[in-house]
Amino acid sequence: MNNFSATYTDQYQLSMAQVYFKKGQKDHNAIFDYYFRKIPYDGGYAIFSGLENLLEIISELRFNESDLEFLKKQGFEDDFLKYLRDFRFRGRIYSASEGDVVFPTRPVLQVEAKIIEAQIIETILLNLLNFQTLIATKASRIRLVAGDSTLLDFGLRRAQATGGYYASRAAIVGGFDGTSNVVAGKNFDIPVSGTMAHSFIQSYDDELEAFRDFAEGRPDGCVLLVDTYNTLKSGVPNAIKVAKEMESRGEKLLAIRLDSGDLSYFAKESRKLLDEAGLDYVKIAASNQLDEHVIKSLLEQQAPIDIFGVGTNLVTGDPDGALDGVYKLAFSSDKPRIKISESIFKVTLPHKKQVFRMKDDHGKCIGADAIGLFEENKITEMFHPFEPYKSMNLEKFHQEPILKKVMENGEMLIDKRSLKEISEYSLSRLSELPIEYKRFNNPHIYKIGISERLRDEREKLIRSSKQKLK
Ligand SMILES: Nc1ncnc2c1ncn2[C@@H]1O[C@H](COP(=O)(O)OP(=O)(O)OP(=O)(O)O)[C@@H](O)[C@H]1O
Ligand SMILES: O=P(O)(O)OC[C@H]1O[C@H](OP(=O)(O)OP(=O)(O)O)[C@H](O)[C@@H]1O
Ligand SMILES: O=C(O)c1cccnc1
Repeated sequence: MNNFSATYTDQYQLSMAQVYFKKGQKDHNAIFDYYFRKIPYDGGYAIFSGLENLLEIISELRFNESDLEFLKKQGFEDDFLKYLRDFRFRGRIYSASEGDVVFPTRPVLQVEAKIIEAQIIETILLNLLNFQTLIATKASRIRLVAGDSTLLDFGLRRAQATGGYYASRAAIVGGFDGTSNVVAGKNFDIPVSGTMAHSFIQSYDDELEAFRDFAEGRPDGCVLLVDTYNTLKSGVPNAIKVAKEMESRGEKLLAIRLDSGDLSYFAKESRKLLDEAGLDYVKIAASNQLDEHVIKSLLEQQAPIDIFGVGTNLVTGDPDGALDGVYKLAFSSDKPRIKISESIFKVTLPHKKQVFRMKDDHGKCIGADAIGLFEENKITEMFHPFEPYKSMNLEKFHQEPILKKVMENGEMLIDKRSLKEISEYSLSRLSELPIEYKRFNNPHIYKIGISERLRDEREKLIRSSKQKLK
């Protein structure tokens, strides 16, 4: 599933690329910034995800013969198609590390390449990073409330088609433990697990028989679904019988699963029945339209649930349809570039840049990132990007550069990490962030500022653009 064709793009990228090609501009240098404007879920942070996946994909991105035939039919010209036959992305990429906590309006990633190459990769870059960052952020919110409980992704069946594949990857980056998605488990090396469906129990005349056969077929990690007929009168008592039979064979029932009704009530009552039967090791799993709010509430009600299976609300990023990440030109043909907008929030930042995270003497993030020109090593004062009279002195802080070179000449420079390693890194970065930025209601707003030099460069370009209009 990682075999993407370079036609995984919007047609306008190729239309622009053909013009660059024909007008002799294809090799002009360009820098594009990837950033988003709004944190999903009205939260205080986002978890950057999809990077290592993206780098692997773009290092192998090619147009094959059938792509070229199709593009010919679409009216693209022969000499341009000849160029596309040998297309490779040979650019450089600077980026935040996958799993880092990231904030709006400042570059998360920067592409520095020939303009034609940078343009052709835009759509796939936005597609993979926007979606995985959205889902990793959702997963991270669920992890924040779930504490040490086991979190399983059950979402493939409800996902936006193949989005479920990448959602399973992003869920792990954000802190989930495993997935029911077999192909994602295989390709991304994610622990795969699962329970059983109602249909299996319905297909038997007798629930107990169904449990027995299932436990025989899958003694390791066996989880019995107890709510098909009557949770407390039938499901749990039958699960207890099978657990005892398993004990006599030297096996252990892993858990029961609740999938309807008042999950707190049923978890408490089931726990009592299991404990009374001497089965305190049998865990309780719950599913049914869970999200961070329901899980938080269940844990506040002290529901003894050990495993949460989360589907729809995780993999669809509910209630936010998309991360609004954009890819904006900052420099090309040796000149800084700017996009003017009616809304000051949408005016872009010119030039190659670096982002610095401000930290105190204990390595704790103080809640501010400053954007400077790439050659600036330390920023003494940062200015509010849209309210020029607001500024903050940064001299006393440690300043960590966030954008690191991750690709050179189209080849990945960083060592590939396992998703578990990325997820651990993400947790460690989150732990540097003060709690005020992690609360769900009205989180503290993380400060983003620009250096004086960057501010002045932007002003200069705005003035000259206005001048041209006169
Ligand atoms: N104790 C609880 N506290 C908070 N939310 C809960 C609790 N128990 C269940 N929920 C959530 O409430 C919602 C209940 O959904 P719904 O009304 O469809 O019930 P249901 O049990 O699924 O009904 P059905 O019989 O149709 O399966 C789900 O999102 C579930 O996760
Ligand atoms: O509610 P979600 O968060 O999306 O979690 C996934 C749901 O998918 C399954 O139900 P489904 O009715 O599809 O199959 P089932 O017959 O196995 O219950 C499972 O039982 C969960 O309820
Ligand atoms: O394994 C499960 O219990 C499962 C898998 C997918 C969706 N719902 C439940």
